[in-house]
Amino acid sequence: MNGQGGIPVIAIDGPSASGKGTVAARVAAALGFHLLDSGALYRLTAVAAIKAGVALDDEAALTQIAAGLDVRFADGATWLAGEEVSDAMRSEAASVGASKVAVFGGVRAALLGRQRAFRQAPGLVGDGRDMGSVVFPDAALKVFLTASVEIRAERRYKQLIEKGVSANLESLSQDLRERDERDRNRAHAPLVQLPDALLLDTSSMSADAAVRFVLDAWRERNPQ
Ligand SMILES: Nc1ncnc2c1ncn2[C@@H]1O[C@H](COP(=O)(O)OP(=O)(O)O)[C@@H](O)[C@H]1O
Ligand SMILES: Nc1ccn([C@H]2C[C@H](O)[C@@H](COP(=O)(O)OP(=O)(O)O)O2)c(=O)n1
Repeated sequence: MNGQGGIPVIAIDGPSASGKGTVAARVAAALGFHLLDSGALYRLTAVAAIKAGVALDDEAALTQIAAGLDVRFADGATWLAGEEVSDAMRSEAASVGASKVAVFGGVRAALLGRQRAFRQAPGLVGDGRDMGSVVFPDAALKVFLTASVEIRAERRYKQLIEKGVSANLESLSQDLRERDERDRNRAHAPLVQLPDALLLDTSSMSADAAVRFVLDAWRERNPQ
């Protein structure tokens, strides 16, 4: 039922700034599961391409970059070919770039094995756009996490300001809409609300309540 050696996966998919990363990290910590931030791999592909001067519409070159990513995640920091990119990969340029490189089937295929390798005992929580549809279609629990576009833009704005990064609500909101549009309408692994996913709209729900919702759904399916 849980596939691959019976190692369970909780798949959390949804649009940008809906709270996927926050909820996934807290659910993983509560259950002692591993965590896969799949968006990080698309962000790193974009950052590596920009550094190498590769155009973000050159599928063949981007696929090569994705296949050869030299990444190290350690102590909450991320290193790309020996250089720390923790801040660079969270920039607005990397967010938009990630969404652009993610449209290509070659790039997605190159990152597939790396994502599936995160599936290790006792379990995995993965967040992204295609966790439940493509990467872990046999996930034991699938959640579609969302919130209104206005609320999501405000959350991202607050998050950036708190980090000391200057931001403009109008342009953030515009970027977010364009990214959603691209992520939902691409040919390969678009963001969709799967029929077997639980809908979790956090527009007027705290992060604590969202975490409780996912943990309750998990425990209902896996009574100890
Ligand atoms: N339910 C919620 N209510 C209020 N703020 C939230 C909620 N979920 C997440 N946040 C905040 O919104 C911001 C974006 O969340 P994040 O987890 O980075 O989203 P995503 O991974 O979907 O882009 C963070 O600052 C986070 O603390
Ligand atoms: N599983 C995934 C994860 C991310 N992506 C792409 C599409 C997204 O716009 C970018 C960035 O994703 P990420 O989850 O890091 O972005 P947000 O935190 O939701 O703003 O990568 C994808 O295509 N498939």
